[in-house]
Amino acid sequence: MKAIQLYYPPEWAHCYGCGYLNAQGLRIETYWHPERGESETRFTPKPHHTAIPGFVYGGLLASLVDCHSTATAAAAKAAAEGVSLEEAPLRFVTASLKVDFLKPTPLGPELRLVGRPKEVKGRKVVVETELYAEETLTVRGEAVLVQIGEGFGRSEDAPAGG
Ligand SMILES: CCCCCCCCCCCCCCCC(=O)SCCNC(=O)CCNC(=O)[C@H](O)C(C)(C)COP(=O)(O)OP(=O)(O)OC[C@H]1O[C@@H](n2cnc3c(N)ncnc32)[C@H](O)[C@@H]1OP(=O)(O)O
Repeated sequence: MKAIQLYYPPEWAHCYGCGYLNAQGLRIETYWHPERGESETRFTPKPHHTAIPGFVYGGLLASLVDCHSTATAAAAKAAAEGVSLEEAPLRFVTASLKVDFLKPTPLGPELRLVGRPKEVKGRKVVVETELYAEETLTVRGEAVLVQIGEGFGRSEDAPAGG
């Protein structure tokens, strides 16, 4: 199975969290499971991702939820439209991101994020994400993602510095 991020065209593959062209980035890989209607990302934080010794920095967890959600949105939209990402590379940016830190997330174990599309409507997809450390649910997120088109970020659409 090919990761959703690997379908992104190169000009949209520089993101710190999920861009395969960002050597300093997290380069997460998300997989879509059509039979479950869910996505999954696995990531093992490094020691420098510490918040307090033994626990993962919340900003990193938010980044994982963020980029996992954009990939989930692309897969969910493709599924809803009955197209493959191969033929229709879809890219979403985050309009809104809510993250609840339910419990401290231990540093060490591989983390598993599970995403479920809650709404797919026009250019907008709402994704719910659960993040597990081993079997413990430690973070829950909800994101609103909006599909961008060719040329986004090359005009006045782009935020300053974006
Ligand atoms: C981005 C950098 C440029 C670089 C260019 C290269 C691109 C390479 C790809 C990079 C991918 C990175 C992926 C990683 C994740 C990020 O880190 S992305 C970076 C952080 N996000 C941003 O910078 C986005 C900044 N915001 C924007 O550009 C615009 O506000 C947006 C998000 C494109 C939306 O604007 P718009 O296209 O005018 O959309 P609009 O028609 O107003 O709304 C569409 C729908 O979304 C809803 N919506 C819009 N905003 C919100 C909101 N805040 N809350 C709730 N709902 C909302 C609307 O209500 C509407 O819903 P419906 O009425 O259809 O139900």
